[in-house]
Amino acid sequence: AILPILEAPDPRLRVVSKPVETVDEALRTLIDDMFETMYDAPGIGLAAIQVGVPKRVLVIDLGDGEGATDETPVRNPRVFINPELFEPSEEQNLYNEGCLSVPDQYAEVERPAVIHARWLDRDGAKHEARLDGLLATCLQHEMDHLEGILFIDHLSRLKREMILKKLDKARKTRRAA
Ligand SMILES: O=C(O)C[C@@H](Cc1ccccc1)C(=O)SCC(=O)c1ccccc1
Ligand SMILES: [Zn+2]
Repeated sequence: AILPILEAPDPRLRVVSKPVETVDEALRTLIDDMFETMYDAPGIGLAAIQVGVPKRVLVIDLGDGEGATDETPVRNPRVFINPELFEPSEEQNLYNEGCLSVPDQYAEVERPAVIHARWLDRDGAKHEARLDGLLATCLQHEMDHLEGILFIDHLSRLKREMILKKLDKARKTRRAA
């Protein structure tokens, strides 16, 4: 099912999500709904808290599947349950990030270029890898969501307040329509 995505400044986006206890059918249904919601948005990542579920699970699909090109992205769905990040590189990457909970607003965010990640997949199997590129950027953006952090929190107060004001204006015009 396509689920409603919470939008800033909704306080529910600010809670810290709790670890998943058991990887069961109910969780796999939530994961499938998260993918359907993300593809519909469209987006390249989604954390459960963004659809109102404070569980430490997130999905990513960079469209970089086997043989993908920019013209024809190929689905490459990735599931991260109870993800942990460590050993971030000194080297940083700058990326013009967006967020499905901060619609139509983009800003440059600096994050470590390479990170070490440990997580469970949709079958509960353990994985560990060093990740880089857009996957590292996206995973760190989603991990922030699990801590109740939005990408605008990494910006200057001025930029953050400008973006929140634009969101408020867009919401008012949407409601008026
Ligand atoms: O809010 C989210 O977590 C989704 C967000 C993920 C993300 C984007 C860019 C950098 C880091 C994390 C998005 O997917 S915003 C939409 C977006 O970037 C996009 C949409 C369609 C095609 C390609 C990208
Ligand atoms: Zn986001």
